[in-house]
Amino acid sequence: MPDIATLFLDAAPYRLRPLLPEDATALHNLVNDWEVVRMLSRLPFPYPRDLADDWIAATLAMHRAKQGYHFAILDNQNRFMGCVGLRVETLPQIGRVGMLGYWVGRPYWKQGIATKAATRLAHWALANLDITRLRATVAQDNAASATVLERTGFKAIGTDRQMFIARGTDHPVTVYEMTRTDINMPQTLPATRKLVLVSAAALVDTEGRVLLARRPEGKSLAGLWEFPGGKMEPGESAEAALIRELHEELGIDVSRGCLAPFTFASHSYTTFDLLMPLFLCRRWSGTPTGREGQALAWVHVKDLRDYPMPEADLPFIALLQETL
Ligand SMILES: Nc1nc2c([nH]c(=O)n2[C@H]2C[C@H](O)[C@@H](COP(=O)(O)OP(=O)(O)OP(=O)(O)O)O2)c(=O)[nH]1
Ligand SMILES: [Mg+2]
Repeated sequence: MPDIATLFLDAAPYRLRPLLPEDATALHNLVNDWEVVRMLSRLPFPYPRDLADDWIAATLAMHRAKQGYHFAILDNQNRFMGCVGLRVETLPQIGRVGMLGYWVGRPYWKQGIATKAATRLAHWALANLDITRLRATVAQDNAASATVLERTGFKAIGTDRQMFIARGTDHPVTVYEMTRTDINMPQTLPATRKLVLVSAAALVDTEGRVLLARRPEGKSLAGLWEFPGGKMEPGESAEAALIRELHEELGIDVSRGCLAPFTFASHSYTTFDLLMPLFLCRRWSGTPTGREGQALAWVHVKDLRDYPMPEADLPFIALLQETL
């Protein structure tokens, strides 16, 4: 996890950077506005100046403890426009959830700023944090914010009531969720449904552990753990594609004779059908390294369920546990 001082997220044409003590005045000027505060459940109105300092200090402490990630939304002249952030909470049955929140100052409304900032933070968080999903709640009289969440990829899952401190009363809210399968990369959405052929390997080391790679931010299903491999090019065999992908993604060399066909996945995702042979491979040369910035993990088969995987891979788990 990058250090807080270096954690900048690009949300072109905007930028997200961790809140700093010197943001307090600008933050206070924008947030101490009834139209902003009445939509934020935990903020008082009027919003005292000291609270801005206290809040910024609290966000730095949360970040250090890996309990929260709160950013200033800046324009290309480093003007402070609002905040976007998340707190990590552990919910019964569901596990660790990132609770997303944001606000934009009134001069900056209706420009799509919250959507860009929330989308970037959501994609970053699902790709990099140990969370099962994101959640957000929206007051039911806040149509603009519901639109932001829907454009970001959140889906409404129910309703609740929440205390809104500035309004002095509780108020109905819609609860939204976003999971790793809700990340749609626009450039990978085909115009018509198609069959995608992917070749993948379970690399097995001398201790019987299997190599998993975490799909990096920017790819579909980012944050999920997969078997290294990739799409077959037209005319390419499954073995040739896999040898090429293992070299590109991990920097290792594998020969055809070391790829043993093991099983295959056939799965319908919402936008495409996946057909993916899985090979077992126990011999390669070189040390696997994440050459595309992806995290790697050598995992005992008994622990495979601790790593969230794409739906297509779930049937592999029991088969590998029986075999290895
Ligand atoms: N490599 C791999 N892909 C998987 C697994 N499970 C699964 O659903 N997939 C899906 C995710 C993607 O839609 C597709 C693989 O595409 P990819 O994006 O990794 O393809 P690639 O390595 O060729 O990368 P790119 O150049 O297209 O970005 O298969 C898996 O275990 N390994
Ligand atoms: Mg790949």
